[in-house]
Amino acid sequence: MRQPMSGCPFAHCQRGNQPSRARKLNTNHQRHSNSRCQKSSLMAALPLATAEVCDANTHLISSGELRALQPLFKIYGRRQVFSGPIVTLKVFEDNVLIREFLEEKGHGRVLVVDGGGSLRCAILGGNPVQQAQNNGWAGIVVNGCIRDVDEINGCDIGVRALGSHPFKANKKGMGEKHVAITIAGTRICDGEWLYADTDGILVSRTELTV
Ligand SMILES: O=C([O-])CC(=O)C(=O)O
Ligand SMILES: [Mg+2]
Repeated sequence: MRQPMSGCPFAHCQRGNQPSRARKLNTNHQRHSNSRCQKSSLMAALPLATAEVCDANTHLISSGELRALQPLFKIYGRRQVFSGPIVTLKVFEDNVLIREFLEEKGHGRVLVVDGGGSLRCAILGGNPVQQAQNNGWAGIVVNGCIRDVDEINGCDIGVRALGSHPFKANKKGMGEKHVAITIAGTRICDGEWLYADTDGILVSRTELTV
């Protein structure tokens, strides 16, 4: 039976193993014209235009291999176009595990945090975003709030969040790493690929290549 578009029909979701296949795109799109993106994408996935990707890959959208997040996120950080393999994290009003991840080397990955959509405090602040930039993370997507917006907007990294809030989060260290999450109507698995630009955010089961 066909899975819904927002579903994640893949077995690796449950097992958490990394998809290895790269999907060749049916598109003539070349590299993004923003030169800063080209320089900063050396270690990461190619910056693809999300609208072109969708137009050229309706079959992947139909099969659920390519999904778009509902447009709930605000754009922060200097990199408006970013992409990379996804690391998932589920927390609620607690930011210890987010900081732990961003202290690691990023290797062009994108941290996707399901913060339960809480609008009651910020689970990401300026310090870990600075660290993420220095550690080579491509981006951070937060289903929740951030703070230190001016500081974050100065960082060479892509950040998406529902909004900003001045309250800090708890520091108990509660949460789950590398689990399947559902945010903005879309199920997302650790090891899938994320492509973000000013039109929106796509999640693909496999790496998309031009
Ligand atoms: O302290 C916090 O919880 C969040 C914050 O502002 C930061 O990390 O910069
Ligand atoms: Mg701060």
